[in-house]
Amino acid sequence: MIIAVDGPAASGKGTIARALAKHYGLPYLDTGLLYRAVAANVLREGLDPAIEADAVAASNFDDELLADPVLRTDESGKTASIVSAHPLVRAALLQRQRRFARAEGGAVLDGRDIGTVIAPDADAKLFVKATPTIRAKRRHAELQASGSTVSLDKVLADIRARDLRDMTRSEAPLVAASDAATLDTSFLSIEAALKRAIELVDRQVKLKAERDAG
Ligand SMILES: Nc1ncnc2c1ncn2[C@@H]1O[C@H](COP(=O)(O)OP(=O)(O)O)[C@@H](O)[C@H]1O
Ligand SMILES: Nc1ccn([C@@H]2O[C@H](COP(=O)(O)OP(=O)(O)O)[C@@H](O)[C@H]2O)c(=O)n1
Repeated sequence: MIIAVDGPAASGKGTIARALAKHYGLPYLDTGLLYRAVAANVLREGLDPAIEADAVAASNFDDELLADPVLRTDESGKTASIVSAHPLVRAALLQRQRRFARAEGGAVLDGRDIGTVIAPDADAKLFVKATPTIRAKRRHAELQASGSTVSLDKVLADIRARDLRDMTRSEAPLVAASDAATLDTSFLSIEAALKRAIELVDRQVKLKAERDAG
């Protein structure tokens, strides 16, 4: 079973995708980390994230880098959304994600284009969202807990800028797949959001099984 979870920054998609993976006993891939890894390489090498050739040159990395805490910084997230707009960077990361999705037994992946590009044939698709202000508060709390002194206003401005960049790029923009179920976590606790996510996945899987049975 393949479960695709997409949505904007700090909507709660990672929390839900990780918990779904545990619930259904499936492996999990946070695809945002791949773009963050490219971003971290670009920043470390002093390259320009806006130049496609520079970003492509930074697209080769070992899985080890995915555990580096530098990937979690705001700077990496912002730079990730710049490098991810380049079609050749997306192409460089495509097979890695498809291989993971199609592994025996299935998988849960979260990102921006899982339901639309990486696994359009997924058995269940969720589009997780929340208001920009609520997402900024969540991300701000996370950054504060990791020692950052960035202001809430700055986090909100960054989130809005990132949403705009991710939604308006020509290649694989952030958009809900036409067959995705929307889950608004703005006023749901983590527990309530997960409960709802499981209901939505179970319903989609059941409907698909009925369709496949003819
Ligand atoms: N429904 C929720 N209510 C409150 N906080 C949440 C909820 N879902 C996620 N969070 C918190 O918000 C932050 C961002 O969540 P995360 O799942 O990492 O978002 P994303 O993967 O969409 O960027 C985390 O600190 C997480 O614990
Ligand atoms: N499947 C994906 C995942 C991430 N990304 C890009 O990578 C950036 C960082 O993604 P992320 O999922 O780590 O970010 P958060 O939602 O955790 O803040 C996003 O802003 C997107 O520009 C993408 O283009 N496609």
